[in-house]
Amino acid sequence: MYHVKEAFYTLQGEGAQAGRASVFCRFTGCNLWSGREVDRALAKCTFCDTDFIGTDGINGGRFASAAELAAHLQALWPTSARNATPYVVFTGGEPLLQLDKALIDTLHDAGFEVAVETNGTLLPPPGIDWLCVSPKGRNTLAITQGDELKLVYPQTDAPPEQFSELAFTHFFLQPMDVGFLAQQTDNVASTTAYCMANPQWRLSLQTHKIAGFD
Ligand SMILES: C[S@@+](CC[C@H](N)C(=O)[O-])C[C@H]1O[C@@H](n2cnc3c(N)ncnc32)[C@H](O)[C@@H]1O
Ligand SMILES: Nc1nc2[nH]cc(C(=O)O)c2c(=O)[nH]1
Ligand code: SF4
Ligand SMILES: [Mg+2]
Repeated sequence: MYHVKEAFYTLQGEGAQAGRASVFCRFTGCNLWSGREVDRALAKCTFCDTDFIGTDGINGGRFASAAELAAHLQALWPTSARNATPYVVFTGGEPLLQLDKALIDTLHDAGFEVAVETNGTLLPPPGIDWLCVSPKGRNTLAITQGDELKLVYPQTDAPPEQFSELAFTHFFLQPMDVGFLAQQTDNVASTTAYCMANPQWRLSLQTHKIAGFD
């Protein structure tokens, strides 16, 4: 059984694929936080910007098989976009708690490319076309290679220098969103300064929040 918080058609807002039309599938649950505000301060990941509890979001639900969930996601790719390669982004919560080879294979059979946004603490199933790893504090990485490493910045326990030798194609720093403007301005400024001093790293802004498309 797959548990999905929400699923929707949008543009990828972040990283090297920013601007690309995508079906987002947000799985329920995470291994680094319960998702409850009362648990946030003591969680293994404390700055999450996402509600991933339950299956009550738009197009959310429980899906008994890979075929059922794949058909649900396929229906969100518009027929008007049939000349482009359909693209699905699995996120969460932590998608590697639920994403499996059967679901990836079924989506490939339907013509999709499959992308994943993960905290990197769990091993991925085979067949992922675009793997984005976003390390969290002291939590040990199980994945040390992939397409992009997208680090939320700044994190006291996870400085960029700790990841710069890993085998990723792209390295991004994404300013931490803490929900109030003055701090956001500071985080964007410090991230910009780090990228200018260390050009291996590029700035990733959360463009969906700026443009308001989800
Ligand atoms: C909500 S997470 C879900 C996927 C996975 N659990 C992970 O952490 O990568 C999706 C993306 O949002 C980023 N993110 C989460 N909270 C953020 C925040 N407060 N500011 C900026 N990016 C954030 C994560 O680092 C990750 O790249
Ligand atoms: N548009 C949009 N792009 C995103 N890229 C990563 C996201 C995520 O929450 O995983 C996200 C998201 O929530 N919305
Ligand atoms: S690991 Fe990802 S989903 Fe889990 S709490 Fe952190 S940012 Fe949120
Ligand atoms: Mg998000």
